[in-house]
Amino acid sequence: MSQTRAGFIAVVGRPNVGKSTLINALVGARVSITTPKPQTTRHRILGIRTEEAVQMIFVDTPGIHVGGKSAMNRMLNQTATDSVRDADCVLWLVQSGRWTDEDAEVLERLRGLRTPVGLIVTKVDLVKAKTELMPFIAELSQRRPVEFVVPISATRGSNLESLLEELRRTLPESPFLYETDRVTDRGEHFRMAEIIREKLFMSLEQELPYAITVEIEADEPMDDGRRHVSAVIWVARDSHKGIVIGKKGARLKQVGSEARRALQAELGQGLHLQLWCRVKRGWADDERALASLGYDLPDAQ
Ligand SMILES: Nc1nc2c(ncn2[C@@H]2O[C@H](COP(=O)(O)OP(=O)(O)OP(=O)(O)O)[C@@H](O)[C@H]2O)c(=O)[nH]1
Repeated sequence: MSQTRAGFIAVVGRPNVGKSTLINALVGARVSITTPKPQTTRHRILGIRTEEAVQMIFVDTPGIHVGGKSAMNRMLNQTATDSVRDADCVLWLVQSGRWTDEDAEVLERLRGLRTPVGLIVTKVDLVKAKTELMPFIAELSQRRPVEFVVPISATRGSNLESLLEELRRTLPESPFLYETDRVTDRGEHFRMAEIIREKLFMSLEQELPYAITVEIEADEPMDDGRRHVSAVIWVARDSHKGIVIGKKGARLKQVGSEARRALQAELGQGLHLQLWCRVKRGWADDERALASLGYDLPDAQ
């Protein structure tokens, strides 16, 4: 019998570099929300891709945030560091032609790591002169030795097969670690809450995005075959509540109808969605409040 391979692949990179988009493209399902705003990924999410002989388990890490002092930022950084340490392979994402202080901070976290690291140069579709890519890649490879380099565009699907080929070679021989039909380890309510959060983030302009979280409070079958879902949007301040609700409730209404459509498409079922906005004061600074909302907390403080 031929041997199977399986393992954990940590996807690291600064906020907005394209981690969630890449995982969703490789897994072929929306396991992680993507928005143009940084810091949308808060949880350690597994996206699972099972092929005939290889199971790839992607760990979508929160972007590593420089200089963050709140409990929220410490938690995000610790989660990212743990994911890297426990992985069989690390994908280090850097956006084409763009090296920032945050990328330097991510690189710092990879220093001394024995796990094989592959450099993934993202968003190559944004680079007009492709000749500029080679010197950029050469410069990055000098900053850290890597096992392989793959330039990709996750939105266009370019070069993803080359990346998969590298992963098939890199992962260790192992039995599969999850059932073959699983695409994520997260439950349905988590994914539903993420879709609502995504619609809300898209609707808010520059305002407050990351002091918000969404919790599914009720989910019941209705007589007409639809599902009744009630979700709470938690904010940290009274003033934030006004922003989320909008003038005469306009924003909440718009977010509600967009989220309902997206959820119906995802679940393949009719839905009656009710959204509430409530205040939990200072929750981004309060570790107990974070834990009560289901966030992973660092092992040691
Ligand atoms: N043009 C282009 N845009 C991309 C590509 N990949 C991702 N993006 C866009 O970049 C933005 C950020 O992508 P995400 O996948 O959410 O980034 P992330 O690294 O997971 O971000 P955090 O959750 O903040 O850590 C989104 O608007 C994506 O559509 C790509 O290959 N090409």
